Amino acid sequence: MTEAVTDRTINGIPFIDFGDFGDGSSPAALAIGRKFFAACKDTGFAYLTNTGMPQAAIDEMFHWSRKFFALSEADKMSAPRPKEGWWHRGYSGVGKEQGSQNEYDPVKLAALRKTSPDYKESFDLGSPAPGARLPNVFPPPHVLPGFQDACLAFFGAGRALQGTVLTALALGFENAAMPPDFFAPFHTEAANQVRLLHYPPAPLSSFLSGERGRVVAHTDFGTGTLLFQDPADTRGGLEVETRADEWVRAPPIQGAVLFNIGDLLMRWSNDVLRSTTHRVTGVFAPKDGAAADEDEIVEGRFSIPYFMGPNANAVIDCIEGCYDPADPSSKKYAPITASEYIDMRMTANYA
Ligand SMILES: O=C(O)CCC(=O)C(=O)O
Ligand SMILES: [Fe+2]
Repeated sequence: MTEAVTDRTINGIPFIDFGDFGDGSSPAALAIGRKFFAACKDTGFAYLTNTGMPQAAIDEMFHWSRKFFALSEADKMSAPRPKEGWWHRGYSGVGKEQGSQNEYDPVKLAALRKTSPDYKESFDLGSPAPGARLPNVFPPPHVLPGFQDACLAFFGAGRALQGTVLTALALGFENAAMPPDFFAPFHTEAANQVRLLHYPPAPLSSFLSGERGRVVAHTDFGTGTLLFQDPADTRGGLEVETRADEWVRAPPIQGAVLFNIGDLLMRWSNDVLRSTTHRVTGVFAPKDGAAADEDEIVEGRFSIPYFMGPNANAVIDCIEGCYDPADPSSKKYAPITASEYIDMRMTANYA
């Protein structure tokens, strides 16, 4: 590990090299934790390299994602997302708002443009443990043999990386009394969600006009997100809002996993850690500085966010060291269980 590698940034997003992290007990691991914590505090996003998660596992999941989304609509709908808004499992088709493409009333169009319907389809899965809060919804095995096993293997690989990331964060905390395994007991249920995302190709003009969008500006809800971007994707689409309210690109980087802090960890840390706003766009700067070609078809995009969440009944109360014990009013938030918080956010989202 050299300073040159760990000091690398792209558009202000730092790279954190986990190559020397090991089991987290060495001075090198402590240094990595401190750097990672600083990134999560300042930027809220970091590119993690040499994480120990095999690139082959990531490539394999993108391979299966491509296969799944290439299925017929009927086959994909053999694993339909349940109607309950909070049951994030199975397949969700390209936005229902598509019908409004044929809206010509200028007032309605203006309103629509503000909302930019998400032009994407997704497949969600979570813990396969018996009794998991949200049972998985997979297609029957004959529809895509091997898909379920591949998804669950990826779920497990991501969970291992989650362990490393949470240990690094605890090590880096400015509260020296925090044990390195502080977060572990809060995450025993693997209340995580893998989301295979596919943004289909579409004319650039439809993104420029606002008729189509990909993902509107948002923050993620949970502890944090590991975002796997497609190594074969040359254009990306993810943008991150800086402290100066500017949008910067967070392009796919071969061999790196993008991490970002979620709202629940921001609250848990009394706003010390930053849950940073981000979005996915289909509008790109023209290649080679050429004028925008509105007839151009923007290529499809695949990405895989891995949302990490605490156990449903975990009580999220301000982490020691993030407030002044002599001044109770310095604690900005009351204790809340993870499920109360997530349900509150979901309800707001669906209102
Ligand atoms: O597709 C991406 O790169 C990011 C998607 C995202 O931010 C999300 O699903 O929360
Ligand atoms: Fe997100």
